[in-house]
Amino acid sequence: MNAPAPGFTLGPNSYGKSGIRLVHVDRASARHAIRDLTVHTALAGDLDATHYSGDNTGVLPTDTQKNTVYAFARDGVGAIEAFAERLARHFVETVPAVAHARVRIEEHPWTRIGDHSFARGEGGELRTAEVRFDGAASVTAGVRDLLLLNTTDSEFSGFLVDGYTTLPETDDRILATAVTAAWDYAAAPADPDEAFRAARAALLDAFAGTYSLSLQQTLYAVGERILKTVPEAREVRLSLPNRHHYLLDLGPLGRDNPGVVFQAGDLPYGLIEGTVRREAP
Ligand SMILES: O=c1[nH]c(=O)c2[nH]c(=O)[nH]c2[nH]1
Repeated sequence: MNAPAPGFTLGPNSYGKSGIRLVHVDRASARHAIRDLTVHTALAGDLDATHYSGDNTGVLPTDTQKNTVYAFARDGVGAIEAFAERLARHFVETVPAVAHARVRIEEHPWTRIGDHSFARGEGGELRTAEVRFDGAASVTAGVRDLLLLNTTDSEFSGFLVDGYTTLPETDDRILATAVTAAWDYAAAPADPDEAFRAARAALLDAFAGTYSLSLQQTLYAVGERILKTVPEAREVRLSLPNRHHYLLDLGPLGRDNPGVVFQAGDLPYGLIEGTVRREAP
């Protein structure tokens, strides 16, 4: 292996296959089931040789990583958290140079419309999982782009006003967002599908049921509700874009507008992000 030139060294690195599209059909009965996943692998470890001198002895090709995903799927997928863990464990336990593997999966939902027919949901919501394995597994579950909207029970007032402030206070607005949430498990739940369902239901319930004085307050309420509902979850990270809806002045058109006609905004948008943690007892 070539040595790096004096004064330079390789920093953190990983390599893997991104965007592995996998569709699995369960034909165990005439009522087929479908799973539609995008899988991303990333391996790290003692990979100095390939970086310094192109010695690929220890490199498991990303093409092989992709093949491994498809081969493992032949035996069934199961909960995406468990599938990701099987893969991550396999790479660390069978590839000598690899000490750490990260496998991320996004699941694209299909709704059943017949025994072998499905319709893709519209909102673009994805279920997500990420497993990092280095001898022990850390498991994160979540959702991305879950579109939520409340038509009332949302205010925003009392904020800091300076010479640049033009935003009027409001005591009734639309609150809309596209939720990205990820929660880390301190201990793997016995049934990851059930834990996911419970967390998602808690998220929806907290969003719908919170009288919101700010999206920040809603963020905290959602995170806390997930932690209260799913005992194995220890930390929830939330990213909530504020999908502004502007109440239009219809006065020039000779009409009133008591919270009926809105313009859905695009860019720019507020981005409210935060973490809610369970405190050590
Ligand atoms: O819920 C909100 N939080 C903010 O910080 C903010 N800022 C803003 O312009 N509108 C809103 N709404």
